[in-house]
Amino acid sequence: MDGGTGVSGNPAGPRARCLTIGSSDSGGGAGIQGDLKAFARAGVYGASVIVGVTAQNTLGVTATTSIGTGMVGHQLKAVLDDIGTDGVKIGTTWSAELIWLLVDRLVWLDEVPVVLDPVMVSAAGSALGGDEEAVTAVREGLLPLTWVATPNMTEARRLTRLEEEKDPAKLAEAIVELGARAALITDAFPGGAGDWLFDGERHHEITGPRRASGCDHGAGCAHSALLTAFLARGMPLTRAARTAHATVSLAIEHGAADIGNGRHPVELTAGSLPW
Ligand SMILES: Nc1ncnc2c1ncn2[C@@H]1O[C@H](COP(=O)(O)OP(=O)(O)OP(=O)(O)O)[C@@H](O)[C@H]1O
Ligand SMILES: Cc1ncc(CO)c(N)n1
Repeated sequence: MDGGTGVSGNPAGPRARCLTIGSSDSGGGAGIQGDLKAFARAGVYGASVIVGVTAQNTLGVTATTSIGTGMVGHQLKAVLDDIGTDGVKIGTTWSAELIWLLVDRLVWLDEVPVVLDPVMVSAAGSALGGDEEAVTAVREGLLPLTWVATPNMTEARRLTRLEEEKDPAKLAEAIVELGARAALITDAFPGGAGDWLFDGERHHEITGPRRASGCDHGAGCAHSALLTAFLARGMPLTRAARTAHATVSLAIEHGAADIGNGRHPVELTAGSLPW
């Protein structure tokens, strides 16, 4: 019973656990740090596997390094052997070698939602991985394991190699054709705000007001982490996608305008979540 909320997780039962696989943002707004804040806000336990480190603030990224695949493998084993997970979010995927390691490990997860937010550039425009070999590995290895891919329009064009495509519906269908169960294209409406969801059968437009607070650093990370947490808690996909957008939209509107001198971070404290 979900008490009419559409959420089947038992509030008195064991807490849902989510794992984020991504990179550190020293500024605390995006990446692993943003994901863990979003997990906490959504009421799930958060674990993390760090695959890279960025020197970053609200103005941009000044240096990056990736973590060796051996250490990534140790982290995955440590989390999965003991804590386990009810949802996985994948963010920055630096190299083909790292991606194939993730495929090798995640293929054994049984019926656990996997959300892929294929980060290639930050909100401030800095490059965060994603060379051609890595894009091929995402297409051939990760997308077939993915429940929901959440690229923005630019990332969707790169993933599908439909560089001129402007229609989010076509891009979403192409991503599902590549193997993902569903595609949720973020910020899909020029001039408006909202996302385009193709659930594998039907298209859904998720729209809302466009916020102009200047606080959107970490919006994409918060969005995909919330989506992962909602799915881990048993929320149906369309409702999870709508709730994630609405929550992030408020987090932009009521963002951390006092933090940093560039694109300020989102602040996930506003609004109420459905539990
Ligand atoms: N100005 C805005 N007003 C309202 N909602 C927004 C705005 N910008 C983005 N969003 C919403 O925020 C969520 C994240 O989308 P976005 O496209 O910013 O992710 P992204 O490009 O992956 O971000 P990032 O660069 O942080 O990874 C989506 O639900 C999107 O609709
Ligand atoms: C580490 C990291 N991951 C993801 C993003 C996406 O915004 C970012 N800016 N930094």
